[in-house]
Amino acid sequence: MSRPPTPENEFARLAVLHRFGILDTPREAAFDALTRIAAHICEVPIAVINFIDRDRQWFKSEIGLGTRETPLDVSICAHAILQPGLFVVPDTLEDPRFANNPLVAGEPGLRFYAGALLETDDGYPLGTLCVLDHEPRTLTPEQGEILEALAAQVMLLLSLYEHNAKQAEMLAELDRARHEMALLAATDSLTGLANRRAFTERLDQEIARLARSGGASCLLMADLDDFKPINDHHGHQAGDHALTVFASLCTGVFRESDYIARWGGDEFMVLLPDTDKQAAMTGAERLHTALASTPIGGDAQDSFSLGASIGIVEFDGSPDADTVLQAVDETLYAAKNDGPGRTAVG
Ligand SMILES: Nc1nc2c(ncn2[C@@H]2O[C@H](COP(=O)(O)OP(=O)(O)OP(=O)(O)O)[C@@H](O)[C@H]2O)c(=O)[nH]1
Repeated sequence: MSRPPTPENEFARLAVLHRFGILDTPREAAFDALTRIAAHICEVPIAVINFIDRDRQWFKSEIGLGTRETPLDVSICAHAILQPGLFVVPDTLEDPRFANNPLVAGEPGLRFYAGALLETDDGYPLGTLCVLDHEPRTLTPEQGEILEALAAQVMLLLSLYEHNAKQAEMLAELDRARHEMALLAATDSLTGLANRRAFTERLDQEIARLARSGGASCLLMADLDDFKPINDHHGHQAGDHALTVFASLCTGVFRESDYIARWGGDEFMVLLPDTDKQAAMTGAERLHTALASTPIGGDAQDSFSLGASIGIVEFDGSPDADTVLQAVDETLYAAKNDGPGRTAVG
């Protein structure tokens, strides 16, 4: 017994087979129904939907064999896919290609074989729908025709399978794109922080949460001091860089549970859930310290540091978001009036 001859265009054939994504998938009732019908119509104990892979034959469905794959060198189907039409071996022991096959000579003693091609529309034979018996025999012409018709049904199922897989892939892609778009719509493109729209939504949610659960949270608004001269003296790019550094300092200074956003220009907001004024002031102090110890820019000559004025207000679940925002804006204004680097609490 030797390895079956390799089909023409084997490389392309295998590529087509693998593209269907059918190999190593679980058993499915729709395929099992077709093997059952094939066995019943052909009056045999064994029926298999078989795909010829590189080094093995793999069974999507089988009745009467009790295995899902065998090596290629014992495959009768590997011979069946080398020729067009129905491949019938009335007595395998009489055929020199199969007489020494261990599945013929030994268990399970396969003596009869008939296989209908599973062929793609563009002519690639992927495997067979085959029926087998432990006794030598043959098929009636009608049984042969029905076996081939059932093989065509397997191919239809396979196309449907491929179509569904493609559709699922497209839906997943759409979902990813939708997710990305939602993220983009809520993100400030320069700093990667949440933007004004997303922050306002989050603030609304926080007020609603406090109205339900009670307690208080803080809103902190920071405005960079003398930012315009940075743009004027070091250039707009250096200004952009400074805004990005400020954003990452905020991310480092505040808690994971705090929500940081770029409000616009050189203004930033931080929502500190379940936090009182005292704790919010500690956060503000940490930010002032981080700013003072972080030089921005390239070489020493061109280097500068950032400062910020900060306003803090505490709120519960009773006011609306506009009222809280107006209050923090007024508090920030008071801090600005006190001079740079100050924190005011409303
Ligand atoms: N590089 C850069 N600059 C920006 C951006 N958005 C706003 N700005 C600049 O930020 C500056 C804000 O100016 P002001 O509101 O006067 O703030 P300031 O100079 O910090 O003044 P004070 O707040 O009073 O200390 C303006 O020069 C804007 O052009 C941006 O995305 N990138």
